[in-house]
Amino acid sequence: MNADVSGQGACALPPPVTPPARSVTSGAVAAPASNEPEPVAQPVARPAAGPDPAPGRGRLVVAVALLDERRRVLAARRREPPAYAGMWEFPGGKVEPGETELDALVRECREELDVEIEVGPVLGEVELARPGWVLRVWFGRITGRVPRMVDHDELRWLSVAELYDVRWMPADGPLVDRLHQVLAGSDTVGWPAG
Ligand SMILES: Nc1nc2c([nH]c(=O)n2[C@H]2C[C@H](O)[C@@H](COP(=O)(O)OP(=O)(O)OP(=O)(O)O)O2)c(=O)[nH]1
Repeated sequence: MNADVSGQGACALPPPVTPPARSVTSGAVAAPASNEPEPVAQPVARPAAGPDPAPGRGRLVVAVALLDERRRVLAARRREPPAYAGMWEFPGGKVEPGETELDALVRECREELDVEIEVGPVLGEVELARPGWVLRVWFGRITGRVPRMVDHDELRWLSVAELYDVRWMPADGPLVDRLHQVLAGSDTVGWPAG
């Protein structure tokens, strides 16, 4: 793990929000200028995950762009399944039956990073390669403990200039683009401040 993953952020967050019904932002924003190859949404091998508990009805995956007081985002490198190993993601996971989205987000951060979080506005959502699966990502910040690697094999706090330095999960491209717009201050979203 990188030594610098404390992330005890001082970002002021608005109260937790209820996510919009369905606002797929995939591909809805312009890509920022970058010398790095842009992550492009493309078909990916289906991961060797467990069975979908609601076959044919899709699945919601929730994740969080955790920001620190320097407006860096915490990226986590997957170590499994093999098709995704080495790719970077926003911490999170599948919403379990009977669980609210935000409860799932808090649980996943405890399980994957051993941290407590505060959840802010929705960053956006994209459709995943698996039919009916959606990834919804919020802004958030760490309110308790220091991230440690439980599920991942590397954690990095990425500045806006470093956002494209890692190979994100293919579906995450539009979300990373939108995050870049927000952090670079060229987006109209009024959060995070500063
Ligand atoms: N957490 C997260 N998942 C992502 C991102 N991008 C992306 O395509 N995914 C996909 C990969 C997986 O198909 C799915 C999340 O599955 P997962 O295996 O991480 O979920 P989980 O933590 O509930 O895992 P498990 O308990 O079932 O093992 O969403 C991302 O940025 N963050």
